[in-house]
Amino acid sequence: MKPGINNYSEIGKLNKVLLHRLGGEIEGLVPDNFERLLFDDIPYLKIAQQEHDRFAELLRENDVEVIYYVDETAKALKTDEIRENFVDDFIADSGIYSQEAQETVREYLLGMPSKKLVETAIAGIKKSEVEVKNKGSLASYIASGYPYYTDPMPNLYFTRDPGACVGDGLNVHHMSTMARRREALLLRYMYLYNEEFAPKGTHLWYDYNQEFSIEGGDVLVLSKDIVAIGLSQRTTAGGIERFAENILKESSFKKILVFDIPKSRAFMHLDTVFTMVDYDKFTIHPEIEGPLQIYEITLTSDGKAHFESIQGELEHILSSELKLPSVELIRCGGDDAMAAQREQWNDGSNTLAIAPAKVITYERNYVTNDLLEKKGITVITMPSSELSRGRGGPRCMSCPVNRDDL
Ligand SMILES: NC(=O)NCCC[C@H](N)C(=O)O
Repeated sequence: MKPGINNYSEIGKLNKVLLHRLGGEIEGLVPDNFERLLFDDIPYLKIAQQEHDRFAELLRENDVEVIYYVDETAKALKTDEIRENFVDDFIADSGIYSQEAQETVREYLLGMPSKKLVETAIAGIKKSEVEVKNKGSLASYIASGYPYYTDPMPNLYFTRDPGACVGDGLNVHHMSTMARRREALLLRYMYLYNEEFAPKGTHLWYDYNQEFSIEGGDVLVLSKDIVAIGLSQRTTAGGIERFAENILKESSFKKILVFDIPKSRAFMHLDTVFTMVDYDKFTIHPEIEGPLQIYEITLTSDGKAHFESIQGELEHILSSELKLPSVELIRCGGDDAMAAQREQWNDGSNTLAIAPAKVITYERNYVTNDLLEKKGITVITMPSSELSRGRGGPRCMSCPVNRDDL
């Protein structure tokens, strides 16, 4: 195993993965904030944690080192100065309504040991937890009915999205929605100050404060030469262009393939509708089969981005790009339209490959799982009654940090 971040494929043997075990942030979900916090339902935390623990256990049983957001961020907060900067950045991006409330939150967080500080920042800080003492402004004087000073981060268990390890570097994403913005702040501190996670010299291909949004569910490392990226509801052309310029200049990757997918919540990210399970096999949501608009980005000899439009069937484009005689697209739900819709809703095409032809999936998507097995894929299933309510599957719930090269 190579040290540090090493991620040159979607399917190489997984060695190390970053997860987040759901916590108190899930209890902050109520029907009133579903839309803003990007949920459709409330997972039952106790069972969701058990399911998540099983996910981690399956990974460990398969010789994968599991690391967690809370621990890795806490390790980064190793001096008073870093802790203070983190809390200031967190407050600045939390939209706290008054100066007095900001000071209260600052003092409250800085009074905690680092691990508790990170857990509290993720869970959200309720007004019932700590009172603003000095109510010197109208905003802090008027009691608003809103329960939080700082919102919870219930989507953090989808660790795929706030960042992406690509090659020997990392993206820290500018998230598309305020609801998820601060998740990437945790990763930024890990990158800056946790050398066990990101050893000195680790490239940064995209940073938190860059202007345009990118989310990790759209980033797929197709091969050691090609990164595929979804132009989606969450990932913008501007973000893709900056990422492409940085990575193509500073790494051994030669090409970025941009998949223009529908801009709707059902298609949220590229990995909601398309994942790689073997050298020549992919899962796919039937609705993106057929001709797809793809753009290719390469670098000219004078270091400028060059764009080209590629037309054609996805299968042909993939086989030609991967230099394979053919590739197979495995439909979520097979040919049964109702199974396809049901299993797509529960992230049936969102597989996490832990080695070539070996994937972790949700056990509830049995039609797609059977189909994958018939195609020669080893399918390891995990319980998913509660986790699936957040609208993401095993790929969304994992950020691979290190894989063996193919
Ligand atoms: N890569 C993914 O598709 N992640 C799933 C994210 C679900 C989350 N509720 C969201 O809307 O961002």
